[in-house]
Amino acid sequence: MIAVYNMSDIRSAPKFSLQDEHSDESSPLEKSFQDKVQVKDIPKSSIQSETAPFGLEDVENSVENSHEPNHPLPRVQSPIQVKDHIDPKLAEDRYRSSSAKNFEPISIPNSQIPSDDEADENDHTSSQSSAVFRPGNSPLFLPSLSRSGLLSPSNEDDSDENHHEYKPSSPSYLKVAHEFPSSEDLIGDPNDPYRRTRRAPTKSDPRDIPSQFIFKKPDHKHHHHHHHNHHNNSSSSLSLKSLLHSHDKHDKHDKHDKHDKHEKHHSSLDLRRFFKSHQKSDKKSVSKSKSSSNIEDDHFGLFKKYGKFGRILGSGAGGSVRIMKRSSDGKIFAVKEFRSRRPSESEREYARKVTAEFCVGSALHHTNIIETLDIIEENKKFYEVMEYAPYDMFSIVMSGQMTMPEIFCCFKQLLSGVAYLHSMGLAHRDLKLDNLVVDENCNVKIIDFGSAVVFKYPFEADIVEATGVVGSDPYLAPETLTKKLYDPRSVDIWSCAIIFCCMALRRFPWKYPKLTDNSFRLFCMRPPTQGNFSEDEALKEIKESGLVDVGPPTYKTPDVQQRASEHHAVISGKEEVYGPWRLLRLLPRDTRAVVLHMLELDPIKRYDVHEVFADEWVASISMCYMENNKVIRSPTHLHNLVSPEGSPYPHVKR
Ligand SMILES: Nc1ncnc2c1ncn2[C@@H]1O[C@H](COP(=O)(O)OP(=O)(O)OP(=O)(O)O)[C@@H](O)[C@H]1O
Repeated sequence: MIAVYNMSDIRSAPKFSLQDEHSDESSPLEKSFQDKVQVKDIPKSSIQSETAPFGLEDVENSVENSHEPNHPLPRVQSPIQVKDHIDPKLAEDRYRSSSAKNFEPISIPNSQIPSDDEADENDHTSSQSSAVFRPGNSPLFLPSLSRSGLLSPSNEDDSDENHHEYKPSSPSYLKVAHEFPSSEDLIGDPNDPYRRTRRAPTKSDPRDIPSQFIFKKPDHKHHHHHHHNHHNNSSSSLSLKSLLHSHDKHDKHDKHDKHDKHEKHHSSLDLRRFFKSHQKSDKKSVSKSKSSSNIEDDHFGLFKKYGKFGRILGSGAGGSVRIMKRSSDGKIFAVKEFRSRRPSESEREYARKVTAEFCVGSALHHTNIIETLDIIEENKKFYEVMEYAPYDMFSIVMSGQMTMPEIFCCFKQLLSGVAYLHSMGLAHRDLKLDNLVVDENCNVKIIDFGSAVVFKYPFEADIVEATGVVGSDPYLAPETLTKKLYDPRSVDIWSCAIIFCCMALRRFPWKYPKLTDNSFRLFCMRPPTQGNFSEDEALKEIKESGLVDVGPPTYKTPDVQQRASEHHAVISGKEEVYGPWRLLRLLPRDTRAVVLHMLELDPIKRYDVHEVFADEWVASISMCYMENNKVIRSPTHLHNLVSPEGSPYPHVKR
């Protein structure tokens, strides 16, 4: 049975137009903001990737900037040299010999892309839609969004009329493709006898280790002192490579962790389940007076350096994150206290896991990735000090105030972060709204590298596949459930598309990527074409493809009576939409091609990040970005910055 949700709240949403927002007369707030930041006036037709604010220059800038004495963020000694990973010169050379330059305009077969006629056929609401697509505004919409994974058959909010501003202009993806050295571009010599795959496996039995390599374990006192005073080197005893080489093992635990999390949350399947419970956290922080003074006694070094702990920002499987205000200059940081060691874990194993998360974080320097500043070990607990971003994507989306150009900007910023991450040989694997925070300059930042994996080591040609069901149900790519080993990059791309759908629709497309999930099953099935349609056959086909998890046989094939039109069939008297069009019809027309390719069931055929950037619509998105420590604001939109519940940061529009 398909649940039907009342969409009246979407349809009665107040109308906004681009003129309202971008009339010549700026609001006082807008004016004062424009005074502060430089707004580059880019002609709309040429909003292209010439201004694409990522790539090598940006990597260089961010690395360079972070060395500047006046850089707002103190520089940490990173255990990885960024340049080890991205040597611009090398990357450029690699690029020249890579396939990136051979990008051709991507043409989507007509059979896969809904025609305009089809869109119009479903565009019952166009007369009510406005220049800016606003998917629901009433707070009443909140619960229906929280009913995850269910698309209403009546949701025919086709927003074709809504974004004529963003008709893609001439393709300039070549430059985009050029700007990112693919991690595959950084290939080593295929005949290198020392390649990972050719090396003998490392001996794991301690008895096999030659005596000259056996060192005395430092006593705890010494160890503590070491971390206390030289925290920047605190992870030096565990080299990043050795830490990250352990990712297979780490994954298994991850899987375990995440399974725990799944179990824990199974009772409610709404969007909120992936949201950190701030209310609960606030209660904790109310009773902080005693506990926090104890903490202060215990964590003298941390406090001396960074000041006092404030309220809890959120907590999850990995630990809890608190605000910390530096007494010297009032600067605010976010400090993650890692979960305590499990009885089943050895101290070394625990240290390895937390330091791996820190190492990944501290190796990354990009506008769209949270800056990790420090790790401090005190009283056997680890604290990761990060830059603080006061707004969060979940609250922003839930506020219902996002305009389409704003959503597009956030999506492209997310993709820029992911492109950078992938260019560094890392994949996140837990991309979701809850893991995106936003700073005062409207920069979207990816957080939480607790599930990240290295898929490529510098100068190694091979891709290291990942394992384990890691991530959050609605954002999971189907192959994580069907394949033991999968390419973690494809998983990130899938999650980005789900995030985009969540932003645009304010609901999940489905709860879980399994055939037992009604919405997902209908999305997966080949749509009816000319001739008869049999749901049984369509189901059989998708089951045989092995691409999706079939789940227990709880599903009873409904009685399919007749084919109504393309993509539609009448099931038990009710007209139903089959195939990807089910989801795509709800999205703005220009966005459909890339979303379709990002939600390709077969990870081999799914777009990679370069192909995503090569999409005409993605290339045409006008995005806010940083250049030489200055915000370059897109002239096409403002950002509604909404801070999480309980935060003293007010809601602002910039
Ligand atoms: N740098 C930051 N700035 C602002 N808020 C942050 C920051 N880092 C984390 N948070 C908040 O704290 C929450 C928990 O952080 P994080 O996701 O890193 O923890 P976790 O325990 O690993 O969570 P998960 O269960 O998702 O793995 C986030 O959802 C976010 O709301």
